[in-house]
Amino acid sequence: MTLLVTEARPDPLASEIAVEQAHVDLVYARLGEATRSAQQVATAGRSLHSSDRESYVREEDGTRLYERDVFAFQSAKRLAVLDAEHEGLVFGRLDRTDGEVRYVGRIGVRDEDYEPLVIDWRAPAAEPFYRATPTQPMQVVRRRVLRCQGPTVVGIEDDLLDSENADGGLVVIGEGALMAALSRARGHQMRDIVATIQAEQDEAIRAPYQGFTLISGGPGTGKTVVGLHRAAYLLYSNRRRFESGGVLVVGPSRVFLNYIERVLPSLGEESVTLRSMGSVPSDVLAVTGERVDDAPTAAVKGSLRMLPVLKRLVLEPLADQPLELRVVVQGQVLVLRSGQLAGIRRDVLSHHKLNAGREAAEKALLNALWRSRPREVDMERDEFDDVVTSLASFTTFGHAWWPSVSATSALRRLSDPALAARLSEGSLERAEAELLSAGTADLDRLGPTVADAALLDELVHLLGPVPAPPEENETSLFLDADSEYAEIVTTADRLSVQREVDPFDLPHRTYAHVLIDEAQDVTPMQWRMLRRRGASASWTIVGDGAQSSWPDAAEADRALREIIGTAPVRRFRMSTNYRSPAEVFDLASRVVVEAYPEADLPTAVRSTGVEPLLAVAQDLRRDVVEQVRALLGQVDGTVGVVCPPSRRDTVLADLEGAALDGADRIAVVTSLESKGLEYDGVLVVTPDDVVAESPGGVRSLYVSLTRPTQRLVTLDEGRPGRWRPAGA
Ligand SMILES: Nc1ncnc2c1ncn2[C@@H]1O[C@H](COP(=O)(O)OP(=O)(O)OP(=O)(O)O)[C@@H](O)[C@H]1O
Repeated sequence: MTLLVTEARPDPLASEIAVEQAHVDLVYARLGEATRSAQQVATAGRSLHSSDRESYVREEDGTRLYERDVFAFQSAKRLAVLDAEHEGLVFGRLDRTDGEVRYVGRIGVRDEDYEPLVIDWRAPAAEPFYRATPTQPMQVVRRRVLRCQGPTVVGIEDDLLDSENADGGLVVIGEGALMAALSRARGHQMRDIVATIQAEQDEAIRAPYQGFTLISGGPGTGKTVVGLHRAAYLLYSNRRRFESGGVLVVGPSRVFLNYIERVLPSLGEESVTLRSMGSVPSDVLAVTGERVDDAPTAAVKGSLRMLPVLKRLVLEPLADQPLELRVVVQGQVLVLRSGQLAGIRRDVLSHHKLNAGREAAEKALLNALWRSRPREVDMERDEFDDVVTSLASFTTFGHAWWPSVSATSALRRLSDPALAARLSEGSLERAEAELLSAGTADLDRLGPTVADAALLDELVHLLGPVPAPPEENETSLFLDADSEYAEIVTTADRLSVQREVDPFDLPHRTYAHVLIDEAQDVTPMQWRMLRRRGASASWTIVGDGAQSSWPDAAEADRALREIIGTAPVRRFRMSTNYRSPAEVFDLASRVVVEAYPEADLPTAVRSTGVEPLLAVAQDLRRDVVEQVRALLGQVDGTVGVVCPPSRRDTVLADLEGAALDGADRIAVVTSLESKGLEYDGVLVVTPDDVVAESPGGVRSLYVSLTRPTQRLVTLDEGRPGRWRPAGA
């Protein structure tokens, strides 16, 4: 760290830290008081409520108690999270030209006179902390970032923004907080960037919520982290709307969610729903999709051309359906033959979803039987209906002919190659239909894939929710001595069970805001699934086309445009790569532009002076271990080993077998799994195979090459790989 001292003092850093520590102590003391008073109020409230009628608390008094102290409760809760994370509550200070000093923190805290001790980073008054620049200082003379461990100030980084208006005694310390933050070693989870958000990022974070906000930019430009800070900002600025309506954040995989899951809690927000793409339909399905299909199968399953196939699948009668209905009324045999039954089925399904159509189907059967009755049947229509519906032959037929069908059992039918081929006619090529049936064969044994999840969601939509068995509806709302429920079940819980079987109810959970990360990989079928969760939501969509794994970019674009429709759209482009050093990014960008000239290439903000090592292995398995060992010695943080899918398990086993020092810093992933993640050191194993085995080809290799924050090593087998750009 260099010290630029504008006025001689014995130890400027120590004395500045002491000044800041005094303020931080004041904030924590105030929060401590608030927490204690909140606890007292809670205890008092509880004892009043539980005492006799004389000291009964009127409801409005209770409400006032609640409102007054909700701040304290919330602050205490957030403080507990921050303590656990060892993150500083206060991280910034602005010295303004008018002499005012503002502190910026993860939450806002006021003193007893309601004067702000710290302002929330999302408040308008904190905006200059992120937006002020030397050319547009926004009345800020000095921006200071405080580095804290819990309540202790351990470092200071300053930016002098307006030297002309700086008071002679102003001390300016450090090289700037951003570089300090970027060169810190990475752990296995993403950290928030609240202290060092850059101006172009801040604009996207604070953009209005309405319509669609599209955030694009190359690798490492902060798209993910900006999206997450935006979610926190929206909750702050429109809490009522978004806390009650819900915010859904969707990322590509569970690994990715584990990586980002700490960011929102560290910003004090815990009410956001995080879902991997395969678990989006967990509101309507008991299973989630975690496996991935091979690239060609994933491409078929993700295409919009699956839609007609699924529609036909839903209309397709079950293989073991009864072929005719035969009932005896007043000694007369009444028969409906397969042609008539098929007509009734088509007619009912044109007005009802299959799982909601049983009643209508029975009515239609009764109508058809009534019309077909011989003259000898002598009864009124009501009596006729009563007689027929009480016949075992009629009810048994109903169960067999119109059973409820679950989405999974419907999709499973496509594993029959003949059926898949027939239903795909005119929509898929023959080879694609074969991939589809082979790709659904393991549904029962291994569970659905990520791509299956969107197909299952579509099927839930087409079939309607499966009604619960009737017994469940008839159980009493109230617990009795024989109740099988061991826990307390509230009336609301029981009513919600009833709600689930309402065939007219929309089964999907919807949200007020939907944030999609790595949007370039969202398939058209997945866009349909996502749209069901945000039919009247505002959206933030984050992605980079050059990192896409989806082969048909035009089809995915059309699907997205369809979702946007005529809604307002605002676009932000992130232009700086904060992750990879210039040396690494230069190589990666040369690789991508050869195949994808329109790639949006950001400018790397850092340089380490260390060129990537492009190695050739004679003994690949041994050399992988040796290169990882070397990287563990060269970087302090994580080491990512990015493999083609076919080599992943061997590499993992070899590294486990080697039991290297620092093994807990290693992660072995496929290029698809490495989406959105980063490691201090990265080894890309056999890049040519990464290209060959990944749906995105060279674009997937580009993703792999842009994961390092410090060092990149590639390992070809036998001879230099074809992937290398000219001159590398
Ligand atoms: N303003 C900032 N201050 C400090 N670190 C930052 C800032 N912006 C981004 N970073 C860091 O840069 C890295 C890349 O950010 P992020 O993963 O959000 O980028 P991305 O654009 O989503 O990348 P990719 O497209 O490759 O997934 C992260 O470590 C993030 O914390």
